[in-house]
Amino acid sequence: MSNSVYLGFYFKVKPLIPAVEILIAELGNAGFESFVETHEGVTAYIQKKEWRDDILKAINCLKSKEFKISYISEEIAQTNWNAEWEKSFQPIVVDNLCVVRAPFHPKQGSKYDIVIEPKMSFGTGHHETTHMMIQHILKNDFNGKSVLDMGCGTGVLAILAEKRGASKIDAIDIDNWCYINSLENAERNDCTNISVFEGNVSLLTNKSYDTVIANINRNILLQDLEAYIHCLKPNSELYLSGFYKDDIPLIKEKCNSLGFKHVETLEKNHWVALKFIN
Ligand SMILES: C[S@@+](CC[C@H](N)C(=O)[O-])C[C@H]1O[C@@H](n2cnc3c(N)ncnc32)[C@H](O)[C@@H]1O
Repeated sequence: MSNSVYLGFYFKVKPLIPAVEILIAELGNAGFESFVETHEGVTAYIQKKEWRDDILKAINCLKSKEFKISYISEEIAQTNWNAEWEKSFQPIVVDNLCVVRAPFHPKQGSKYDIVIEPKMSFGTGHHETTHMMIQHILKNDFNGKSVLDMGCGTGVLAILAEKRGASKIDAIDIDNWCYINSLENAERNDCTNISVFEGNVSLLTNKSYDTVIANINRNILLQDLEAYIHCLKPNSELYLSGFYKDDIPLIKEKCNSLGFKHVETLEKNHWVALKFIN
């Protein structure tokens, strides 16, 4: 397991809505990778090796007169993070069909039971975008499909895709922690159809899929959509999340220009998860 050291930033935010959501989006684009919303604001984590002194200067909402945002930061040892997570993590139930739980939670007898030890990876089902992507996977046909899970995080979506019948899944993440964590979680859930890779779109040459799922963020999606769509077959499906309702026109325009039509939107707390087909 990686020995990455993280920096934790404890933001106090007023008013919470909409400032927390804007702050999370901006921090996410700047390289922060995990967020825990608190009753005062949000705690955000970034790998120490990703930190630069000018990162917060680029976060516009910290300068906004509309919001009052203060913060303190500290270095987080990996072991502390795990202990924190164990204390606060509750099982997530999606549409009474799928439970995402930690190894130390008892089994609940749900149709799809997913055991995840996320450590520092995003994807416990607690975030709106993961929750909605799980909903898309639950209500669409994955049987016998070849699937790409881009930005796999903990691997939770790839694992559910296999449980829903996908025959071959490539799960890719740019982050080494996520790569290792997805490998561990795939094994923990007895998945045999998932291959995990560390990297980005450059891994997609000569690949071909029936379905692509990508929960990343607006900017990466806009940048990489062409490469995802390039490896989708005719009559395929594309599920995208990691962005806000306000970003729908941009994402739609890009997908339309690449021959994909928007057919469904799920929305939760201003976050959205869209379905496209060709
Ligand atoms: C919002 S998380 C989603 C995780 C998981 N799929 C879920 O739905 O909970 C986005 C993930 O994308 C990864 N990522 C960011 N940029 C990427 C890129 N260019 N290519 C592949 N993965 C990327 C991050 O490391 C992170 O694990």
